[in-house]
Amino acid sequence: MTSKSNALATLKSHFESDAPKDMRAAFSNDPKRFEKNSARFDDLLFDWSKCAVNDQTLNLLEDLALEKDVAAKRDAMFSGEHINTTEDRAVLHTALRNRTNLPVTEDGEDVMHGVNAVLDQMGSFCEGVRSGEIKTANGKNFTDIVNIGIGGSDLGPAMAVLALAPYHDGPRCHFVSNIDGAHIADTLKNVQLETTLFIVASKTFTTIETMTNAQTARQAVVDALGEEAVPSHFCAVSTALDKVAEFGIEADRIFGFWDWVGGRYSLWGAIGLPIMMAIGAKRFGKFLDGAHAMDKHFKEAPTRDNLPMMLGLIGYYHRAVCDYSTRAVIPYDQRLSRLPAYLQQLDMESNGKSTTLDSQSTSGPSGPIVWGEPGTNGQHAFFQLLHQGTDIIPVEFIVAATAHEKGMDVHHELLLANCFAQSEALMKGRSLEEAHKQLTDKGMGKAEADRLAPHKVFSGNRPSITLVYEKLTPFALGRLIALYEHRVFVEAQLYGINAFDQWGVELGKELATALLPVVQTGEGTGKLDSSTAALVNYIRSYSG
Ligand SMILES: O=P(O)(O)OC[C@H]1O[C@](O)(CO)[C@@H](O)[C@@H]1O
Repeated sequence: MTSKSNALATLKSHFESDAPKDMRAAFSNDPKRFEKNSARFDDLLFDWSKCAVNDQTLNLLEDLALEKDVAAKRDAMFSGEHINTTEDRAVLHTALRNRTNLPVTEDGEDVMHGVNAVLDQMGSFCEGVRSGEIKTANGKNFTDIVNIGIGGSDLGPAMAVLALAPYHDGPRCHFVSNIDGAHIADTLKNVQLETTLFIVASKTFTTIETMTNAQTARQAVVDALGEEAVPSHFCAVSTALDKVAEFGIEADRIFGFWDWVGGRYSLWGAIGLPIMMAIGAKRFGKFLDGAHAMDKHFKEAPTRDNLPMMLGLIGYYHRAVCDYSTRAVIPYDQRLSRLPAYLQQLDMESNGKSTTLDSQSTSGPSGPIVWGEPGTNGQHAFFQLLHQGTDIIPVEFIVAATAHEKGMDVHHELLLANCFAQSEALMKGRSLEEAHKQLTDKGMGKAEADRLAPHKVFSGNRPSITLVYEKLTPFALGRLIALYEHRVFVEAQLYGINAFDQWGVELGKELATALLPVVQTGEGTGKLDSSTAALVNYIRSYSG
């Protein structure tokens, strides 16, 4: 094993000298390259063979994982240790999907009693609403659900409800997050208040966006249906049960969770209420089963076969060793179109840090910028830069082997062909000679081919990984999200940071609170920097 201080340096010099430079050659020299550089967990295949790694790279990465004690830290997380050291909290979102029901203890107490009680409460409520047993204030069935939340109280459920559209047989679901009044106003225009249930989702129940939108929705209900309709049309999800009660929501309509569930890891419990409303309690159970299966795999599989470990190690390699500052996540699945936004919070709010666990500055980079859009749409937008731009951006392709749509095979065949072709093109590229020959073969004169060919060169050797699963079922989605959660965890251990706090969101919130009266009255601009003062004065010149 590499000595402690040298692991990263060794990896860096390996990257410079011994790692594959020519991926076409790497494939043609080793017929087993795919077998050696891929892993499967049931129907979920992870192919990293198009990344510039070889056996030695993987050995060094495995050494690094050992050196950083990733396995021990993983076990500490699952066993309820307070690994979120800056907030002195356990990190137990995995207990929300602990389908074995074996005890999970946090500070000596088995959390599974509470977890199961909330899950049962969610099940009864959702099935009541879905069946029509639970009625509106006027005795009608609910047709629409509006989830009011932001960040982790919005992105996960919104992403999952869209992803699982083929299983959606409950009320229509809408999501309001932005403080911009346009969001709630446009949503309220699209629903009948008389048959709409609002879910106010906020871990802290203090988030200004959510509280403001909730008050606006409440007022709309009061105006349309009367104060007495509020208890029938509102429910809440929070860890701050006292604050929810102050808002006027009935105790049996409050769904709790705990401070050991981070906001961006919370869709497995009460924050998942809209998902359960949409697809029902049974299928929500399958979603949890999928995540639980990934938890078990993460805990038990040896590193080389362990999908979260390998995804984390490859991700770290690209960021910290190769110095690629972003990664693109491209689901070839329209229903996963909110996955990149969801992963942005999961990954960047977790690993976008520059202070280590022992309160020192990180010595190198930490988490990358995560971005993406679904394929094939992205191909007609930013793929130009992925193929020929000056930055190398590792791409993560995500695709299902089979589609839900019947009688539309050609769509899925084209989707798959495009997905695989993109990773092939990124890896293979096209040399100057090949570009030149293509042009002259078409009858172009040499001088014109000399001029045009350089524009048609693709450097190739651009890394991508591909994740393929049979079909986007609730189980497969749960498993995929848990894979990404654990990948973020693995990378955090390699960077030596705490993935579970988010102090970086605080300063902007504090300054917004201080600026609100200045924006409202125009008084106090003298204490601001000249840019902020001028911006305030400018907008005030337009207000009545
Ligand atoms: O659920 P809450 O407490 O309203 O917080 C919403 C989001 O705000 C954040 O705290 C960031 O501002 C996220 O971590 C969280 O998911």
